[in-house]
Amino acid sequence: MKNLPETGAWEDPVISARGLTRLYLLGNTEVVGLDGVSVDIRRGELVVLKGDSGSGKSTFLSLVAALDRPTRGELTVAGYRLDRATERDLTVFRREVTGMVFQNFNLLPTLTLLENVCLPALLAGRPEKEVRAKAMEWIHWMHLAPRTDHLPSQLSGGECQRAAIARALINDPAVILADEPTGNLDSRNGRVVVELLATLNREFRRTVLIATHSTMADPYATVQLYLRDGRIVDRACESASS
Ligand SMILES: Nc1ncnc2c1ncn2[C@@H]1O[C@H](COP(=O)(O)OP(=O)(O)OP(=O)(O)O)[C@@H](O)[C@H]1O
Repeated sequence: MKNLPETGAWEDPVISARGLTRLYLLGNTEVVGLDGVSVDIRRGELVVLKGDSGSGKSTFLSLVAALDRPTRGELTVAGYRLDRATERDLTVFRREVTGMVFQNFNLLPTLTLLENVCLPALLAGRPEKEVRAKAMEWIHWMHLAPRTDHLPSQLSGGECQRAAIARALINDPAVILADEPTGNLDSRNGRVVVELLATLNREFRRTVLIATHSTMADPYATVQLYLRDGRIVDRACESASS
């Protein structure tokens, strides 16, 4: 397992947004997803995104993950200018820079836990032997070794989410994006998942962004961003992070 840092000072923003806007067209109606967000997020932060349903948390994560494109504004993540990037650059970016964790785990049902974890690295063309060895390291780290050959249907929700985090880590991303990662878990498993993300932040120096309605991640947050109607309306920082 690789301990970041990569290039760049820790003080540099790994995510920098200026006037970041995403509008959706529903028929003739324009729906505001994100409304001119400007924010800098430094390397090594654990950012908790808060806000009511529809406030723009998932929209922001999707833009940072390059799963979606902004309508206007600037967005730079780990040196990639995403609002201007070519599709080719975005493919590399998605593979190399971010790892995404979803509320519904998004594991492929016909693949085993190990195969699910390996998949993004195999799709990136990495050698199978090396990928399997790395996947097994993360699987051990997540205490999932006895479940390696199980299908997602044979795993508990907590095990599925830990497998999904291992999959998000397989390409060594600098930024981990988690969209309501505890939403389908009971409080005990939710806490385990949040503690894993916090450990990845602290010990492995990954920048972590968590969008959530839960307060479980609050004790680990170095920054809390509050969104309303597609805008950041408040920001709280832990002095311990600086
Ligand atoms: N594909 C889409 N088409 C149209 N409108 C969308 C689309 N995706 C999001 N929106 C709208 O953009 C706004 C922000 O949605 P977003 O999903 O980012 O909110 P959220 O804060 O993540 O909400 P939740 O907490 O419920 O997940 C909402 O008004 C939503 O209805």
